[in-house]
Amino acid sequence: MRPVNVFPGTVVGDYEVTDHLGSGHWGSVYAGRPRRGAPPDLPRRVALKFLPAGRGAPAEAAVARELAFSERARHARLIRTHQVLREPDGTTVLVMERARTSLRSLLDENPERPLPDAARILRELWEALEHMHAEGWVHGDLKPGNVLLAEDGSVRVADFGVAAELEGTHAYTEAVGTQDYLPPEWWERRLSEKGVLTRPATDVWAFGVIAHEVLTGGVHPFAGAAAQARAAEVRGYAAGQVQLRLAPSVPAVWQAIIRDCLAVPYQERMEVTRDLAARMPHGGPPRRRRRAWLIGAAAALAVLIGGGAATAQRMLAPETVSGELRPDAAVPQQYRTAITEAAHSCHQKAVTPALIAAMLYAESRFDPNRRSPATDEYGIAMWTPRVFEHWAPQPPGRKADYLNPDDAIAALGRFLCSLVTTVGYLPGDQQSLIAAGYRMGGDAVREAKGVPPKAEQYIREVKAKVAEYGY
Ligand SMILES: Nc1ncnc2c1ncn2[C@@H]1O[C@H](COP(=O)(O)OP(=O)(O)OP(=O)(O)O)[C@@H](O)[C@H]1O
Repeated sequence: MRPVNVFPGTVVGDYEVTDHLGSGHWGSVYAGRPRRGAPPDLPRRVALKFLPAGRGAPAEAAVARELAFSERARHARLIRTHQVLREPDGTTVLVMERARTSLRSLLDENPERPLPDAARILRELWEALEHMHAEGWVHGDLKPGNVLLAEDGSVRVADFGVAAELEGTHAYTEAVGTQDYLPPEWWERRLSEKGVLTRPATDVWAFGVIAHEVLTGGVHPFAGAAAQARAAEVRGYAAGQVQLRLAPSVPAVWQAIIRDCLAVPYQERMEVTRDLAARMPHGGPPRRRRRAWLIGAAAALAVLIGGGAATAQRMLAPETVSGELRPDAAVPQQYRTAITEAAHSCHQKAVTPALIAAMLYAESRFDPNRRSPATDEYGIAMWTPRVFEHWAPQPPGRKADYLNPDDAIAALGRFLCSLVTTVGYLPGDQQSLIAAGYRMGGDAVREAKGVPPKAEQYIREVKAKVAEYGY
């Protein structure tokens, strides 16, 4: 689309146009400031988005959507529209808060390196999406160019030209989008008179792609020199012909999150990302570097002691990670001692504080009052009272109680410790096997000869938290 030309110095309402910031599908954006003589309480730094009239029905509809959403958008993570002006020639001008930069520019400036502050940026972006979805809207054109960063670096999602209001589970919008961020189902859509069907799952897919880019300095999760080739890979992946290969430098916890956002069936994508906010690591020292350091040190040590490839292999195995709780992990302070003691009282390497904490998260979100009478599970570790009796500790002078967090955590450690011998010999990762044994019972794991399919989602969550909580 041809940019809308507005000359510096042009006055619209109480504002004066300064520089051109960019042009998109539906209009052009300029920097602006209050004109001389304007009321003193106006925002000083604004962006003026010019949406011209008379460019045909799709453009009119886009302007209407952008307006409808902008007028209702009230959230710290969404770009704020201060005012909507209508010019005599029919042009609509949105007076918006002006951001400092966009994720697109940051990625271009930082090629092939994770963005500093990647975790925070992604958390804030997810917050914006969760809010939009909860309010009944789909963004529909999420991409780094539409993720802006305010003066203080915090995220502001912008550009609501394709935003659509949900009618139940889906919405209709314009058949425009940016190839690199479109989910596989988008390519199968047929245009109806209302437009193309879109869903919140479209934004979740785009988030997965953006997360990979932010954590790698712009590397798209699907290979291909051009957007068209990458889109073909996406379709191949959906058809089961292409495997998803994320950059190995992306930390494990993020790998799991990105995989879930890129789930092929859109229903599954929504289901597995329901608690994404809680799974996202909090800033802190970047894990990737810490792990790289650990692995590097292990490899160096292996070479020093002259053990050759086999030793290096062993040193690189998960055992090199102690599984102690990171001081900055989001594990409630009041349970840390009980968690650490429960793990240390078991001589099995697989039973680590990080695993116990991850399981408490997965079971109850650390909520000692969690109850599920339907499944007969209660408390922080969601014990079934009858089973708890078997593993309960014997605290002096009182009877152990499955609702008491200290008792529930100690019993969890004991049960896991025993599961190492009863299911830990099966092929697969020991921590996954014993966590599945706790959730489903040892028999179910032995019958399945591994993690039963029903426990897979649970295990994914536990593993993601183990990586996040532990050293
Ligand atoms: N509030 C704002 N503050 C600062 N820059 C902005 C603001 N809004 C938009 N921009 C910048 O202006 C440019 C054009 O934005 P616009 O929303 O019109 O289109 P786009 O997102 O680039 O493309 P499309 O609409 O085709 O998806 C982008 O580069 C964007 O980063």
